[in-house]
Amino acid sequence: MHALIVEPSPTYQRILSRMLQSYDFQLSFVDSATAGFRALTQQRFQMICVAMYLPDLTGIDFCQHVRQRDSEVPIFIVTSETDPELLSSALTAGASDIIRKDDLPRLEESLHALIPLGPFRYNISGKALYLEDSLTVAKATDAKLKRLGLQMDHAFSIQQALQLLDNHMYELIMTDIVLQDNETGIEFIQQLRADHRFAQTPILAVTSLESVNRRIQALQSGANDYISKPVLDEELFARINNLISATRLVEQLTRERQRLLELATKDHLTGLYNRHFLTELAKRRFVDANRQRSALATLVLDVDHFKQINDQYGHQTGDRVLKRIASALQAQCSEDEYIARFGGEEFVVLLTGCTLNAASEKARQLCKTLQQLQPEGISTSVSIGVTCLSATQDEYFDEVFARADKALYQAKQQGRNQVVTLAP
Ligand SMILES: Nc1nc2c(ncn2[C@@H]2O[C@H](COP(=O)(O)OP(=O)(O)OP(=O)(O)O)[C@@H](O)[C@H]2O)c(=O)[nH]1
Repeated sequence: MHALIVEPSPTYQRILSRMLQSYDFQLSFVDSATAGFRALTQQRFQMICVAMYLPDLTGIDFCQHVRQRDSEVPIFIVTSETDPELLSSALTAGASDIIRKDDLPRLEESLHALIPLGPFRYNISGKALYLEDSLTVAKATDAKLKRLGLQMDHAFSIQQALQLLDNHMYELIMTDIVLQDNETGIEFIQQLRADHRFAQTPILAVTSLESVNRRIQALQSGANDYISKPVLDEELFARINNLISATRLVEQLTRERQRLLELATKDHLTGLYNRHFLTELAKRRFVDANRQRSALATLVLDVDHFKQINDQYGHQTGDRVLKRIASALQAQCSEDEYIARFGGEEFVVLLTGCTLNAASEKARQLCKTLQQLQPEGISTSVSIGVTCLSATQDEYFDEVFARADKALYQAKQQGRNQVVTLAP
């Protein structure tokens, strides 16, 4: 794209040049209206900036002359002038906007609003896949998408499209509906939507204007939007921009939700579940286990003499020891064995469907593993209290936890580095 700067001041020429360099403009500088008119006869410009006072004409006159030949090109008058009457006559003469010299960043805002195309208007990048059996249409679309900031891969058939999808990430999938060899875009959309990898990828169906049924079918099959042929550039760009922006927003919200969920359920130091999460989960598991009379065991595990580790090696080393113990615990437990850091150097493991004997055995293994661990080269051990839900009467987490805690206390009393099991 080309921009013409009609500005007699070399200083402002430099300022504007710096401002516009991040845009995809080739800049031409002239210092008079006459030179500006000459440039306009030699080259088509997509944007003009003109100063209010030129050696030969005013910016307003310049604007008026240009408008006689070109009603489209955005013209910005860049001036320190504040006289409202003069500014208003500049707009009447056809200026798209007036940019005060002490508020030049406004030029960027105006550019975003006025220039119909370009990466600064649509903040899009990445790749699109287009399933289209006509090479001519595909090539024309490729050129359009490039202007929008998207690279396009082209597939002639569903099979070819699926192969590309196996090997590349796409921000957008476009498909023609009527394809060669009795294939249809509808089938392609259905296949995409049946594959969880493409569940969130926006799909734009390209249909012929008259085929209302096909458009409906495309949407029902999972296309997010459609565009009718002959495709209007601005409509295509706006639809693609909407699809990609909406998808990015959903992705952003999903990430944010995940982050909030982590914050609410995980212990920040170890990444294990936190006390609140495990307590809430345990409440539900105990209700279920009572109802089904199924086994449910609880382990309470405490690092021995942890205060000494802190005192001797410092709090930060203490933290690393806790992290190391936490990851060793995680490595020893399956996904449905829930481990939480209950506070300080105390951990709780909830073992659903686990009998007292099995839980004791598990605790002994953990005790042994953690004794051998030597986190940060420091000899550590743990004491573990074990109990389980009564097989004959309803019990709730608080009661069972208190019994496991009592068992832990006994383990500490009996010399630490051991497991004590208390039956209900
Ligand atoms: N580094 C570190 N230390 C912690 C953290 N939370 C609690 N502690 C420390 O853990 C220590 C627990 O000490 P105590 O409750 O006296 O227990 P202990 O020294 O492990 O002794 P026993 O449990 O009787 O074997 C205290 O010094 C706490 O400051 C933490 O997040 N990081």
